[in-house]
Amino acid sequence: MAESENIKWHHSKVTKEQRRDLNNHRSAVIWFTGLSGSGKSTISVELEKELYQLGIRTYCLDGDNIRHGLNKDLGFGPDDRKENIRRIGEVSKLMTEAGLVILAAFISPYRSDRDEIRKMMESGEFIEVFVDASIETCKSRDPKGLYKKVRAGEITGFTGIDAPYEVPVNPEITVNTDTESIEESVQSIMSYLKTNGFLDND
Ligand SMILES: Nc1ncnc2c1ncn2[C@@H]1O[C@H](COP(=O)(O)OS(=O)(=O)O)[C@@H](OP(=O)(O)O)[C@H]1O
Ligand SMILES: Nc1ncnc2c1ncn2[C@@H]1O[C@H](COP(=O)(O)OP(=O)(O)O)[C@@H](O)[C@H]1O
Repeated sequence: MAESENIKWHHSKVTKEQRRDLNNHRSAVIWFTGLSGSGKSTISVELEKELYQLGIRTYCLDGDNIRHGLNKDLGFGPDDRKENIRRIGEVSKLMTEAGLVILAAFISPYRSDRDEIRKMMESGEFIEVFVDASIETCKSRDPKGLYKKVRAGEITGFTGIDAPYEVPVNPEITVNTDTESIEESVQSIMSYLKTNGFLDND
């Protein structure tokens, strides 16, 4: 018997649309993907500050934070990374139903895992942001000293070194942090959000 056979969906009397109306803005997940050190966390934190100042209700989900709690049972093998992203996708969907703009910053190295989340969401609700930076740039930034540990042989299976990263094929937005400043990347995402009616709460 399928596990879900004895489980019934309960419908709320308040809809996603009503929650959005109350907030006065659309909800969605802005999904940052890229190598470790590419700038996902830095850009998402700056973007959230800017959105907050415009009265947009937001929440940041970040790899390191989620792996301290919800996903602390998961490691970095392919299956665990897949499960990590699946759970975050479900959480992002719930929070989008709640009417929020989610900023999710995860390496999310597998294209199929990211595409699964896109499929779960309604059209326009999944905004994939490819945070593009060369592995050389990421190594030289090394904000957490992890690339140094990889060189010392203390970490294996590290994304971009001896574990894969699959570049997005058709992301809504690409920011190149080799060449752009943090502010330029934030403004390019803001510009997408403005053009697509996410900031229409005035
Ligand atoms: N082996 C290996 N490969 C990649 N990253 C590693 C690894 N081990 C630890 N870390 C640290 O974990 C952070 C990535 O977690 P994520 O949940 O975003 O990873 S994933 O999406 O499941 O691939 C990542 O954070 P960011 O640097 O912010 O990307 C690293 O700090
Ligand atoms: N143009 C840029 N965009 C984003 N981060 C930058 C940029 N230039 C330098 N950095 C620095 O690179 C590091 C990126 O680290 P982080 O945001 O933690 O990356 P990730 O979350 O992708 O692992 C930070 O120390 C940040 O200050």
